[in-house]
Amino acid sequence: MSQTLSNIFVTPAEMTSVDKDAAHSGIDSFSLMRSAGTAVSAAALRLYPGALRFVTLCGPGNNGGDGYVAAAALAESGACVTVFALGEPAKLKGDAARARERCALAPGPLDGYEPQPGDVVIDALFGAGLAREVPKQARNVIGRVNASGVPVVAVDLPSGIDGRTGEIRGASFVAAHTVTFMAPKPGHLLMPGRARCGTIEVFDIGIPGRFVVGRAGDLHINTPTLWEEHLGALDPEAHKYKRGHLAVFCGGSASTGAARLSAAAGLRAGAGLVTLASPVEALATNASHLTAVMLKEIDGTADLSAWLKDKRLSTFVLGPGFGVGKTARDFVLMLCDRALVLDADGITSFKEAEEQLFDRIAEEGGEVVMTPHDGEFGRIFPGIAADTALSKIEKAQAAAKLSHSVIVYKGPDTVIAAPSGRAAVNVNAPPWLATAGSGDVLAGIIGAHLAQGMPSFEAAAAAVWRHGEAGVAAGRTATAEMLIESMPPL
Ligand SMILES: NC(=O)C1=CN([C@@H]2O[C@H](COP(=O)(O)OP(=O)(O)OC[C@H]3O[C@@H](n4cnc5c(N)ncnc54)[C@H](OP(=O)(O)O)[C@@H]3O)[C@@H](O)[C@H]2O)[C@@H](O)CC1
Ligand SMILES: [K+]
Repeated sequence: MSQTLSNIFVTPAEMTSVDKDAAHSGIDSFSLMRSAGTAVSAAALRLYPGALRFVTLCGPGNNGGDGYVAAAALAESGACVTVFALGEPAKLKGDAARARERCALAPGPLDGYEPQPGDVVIDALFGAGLAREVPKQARNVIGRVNASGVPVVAVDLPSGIDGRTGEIRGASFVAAHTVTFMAPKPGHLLMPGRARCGTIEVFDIGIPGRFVVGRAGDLHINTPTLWEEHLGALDPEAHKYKRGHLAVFCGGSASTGAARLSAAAGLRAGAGLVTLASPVEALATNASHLTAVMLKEIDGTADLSAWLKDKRLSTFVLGPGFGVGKTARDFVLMLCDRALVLDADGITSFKEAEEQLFDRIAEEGGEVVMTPHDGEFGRIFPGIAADTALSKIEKAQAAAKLSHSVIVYKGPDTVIAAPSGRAAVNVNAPPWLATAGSGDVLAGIIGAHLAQGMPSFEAAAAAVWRHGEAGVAAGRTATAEMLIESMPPL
């Protein structure tokens, strides 16, 4: 896929390199700051025409510099503007010092700001350069502003949000709107940062796109642009055998619903044939519930081994309602040469036996997609989960590399990562998607895409997106069955 600015995002470190490239090419960095600050003032004027006063809070770096530009532009528009500064404004350097000199408003000390009704805060304390927990003075003003409910327009990021991880460094503003520059950063997409940005505006301050694309890693927002070139595999006109055969494993008679949800989702998502592989004890229950999905008795490794002689059986889902234990491990280790979605109990079964699984995937070379939520991620990747320095994206990338599989690290900010380091963050999932059985449905959709021949990263990313769209279409009262019914065609 060709890289375009429309769906990539960059880390703060990559953005610093972009800035340097722009400077080396002769672009004047102060003109970039002027564009940035002017865009912020324009957004504030557009969003808050009735503001009684714009209060600009300026920090000690270039984020503060943007704030001084914005304050001057707001004052020029005739608005009432007050500036408060963190630290000694006389100590500002470079472009920020220049912006401060060109702003006729004298800043007061940050401590002096008490929010008033009618205020709109322009938050320019810290942006990409936040390097540690916010200082006490900033924490206090953040607390007062958040408690007052006055709207906040954040420059680049709500101050206190770590641009690399989305974590809150001590305290952060809760912005109504965030204006960032050239491309979003992980902090805009990962929770809890995402929930504190409000609406996000990505403003082009005039750095040529080639510099951004040139420094961008393989990080993407999960939109159809990322995978639509592989949709040819999902031709609804194709013969049912051509559209692939998906097999979903079912557990014991007490927990058959989860696997049936996966199977139904797989059929709806376009798999040509779907078979539920069931132990003897659950056959009768399953038979009484299934119509279009076929049923096959698989009661142990001997049955499975005989079935797998049919190499047309290419794609499997194992985990939903399967039960944790040796049977799951034995089955999974036999499936590592196929396309396999490993979910729920299938993942948990490898707690403290994960190396055996990862080695087998490496040896057999199958296309494995694992779909852990936080708890499951911690069970199978304990070392990575415990590393608090890593962002959710970095954790998913490390897990994909270690396990030789595609990782779908689920949550409100699901991350999809491949062993190559390619990663995508999903942004279309409504909060109510976290309903019982929702994960089973997702596993089935991924399985259907794999069965139809999509490569594993794209199959998973497209499934996560489609699952989110199904959630939006199903509405707030969505059940897992409604998600299946509401799933849009691709
Ligand atoms: N191309 C672009 O995108 C453009 C970006 N632009 C803008 O530049 C912004 C990035 O600027 P930046 O690098 O100067 O970082 P910024 O966020 O101002 O903070 C650094 C300052 O804060 C300090 N500091 C840090 N943490 C601290 C803490 N916890 N507690 C106390 N102090 C702390 C740190 O001090 P130090 O760590 O060095 O001691 C330093 O003084 C970016 O967000 C965007 O708004 C535009 O102007 C145009 C082009
Ligand atoms: K900020």
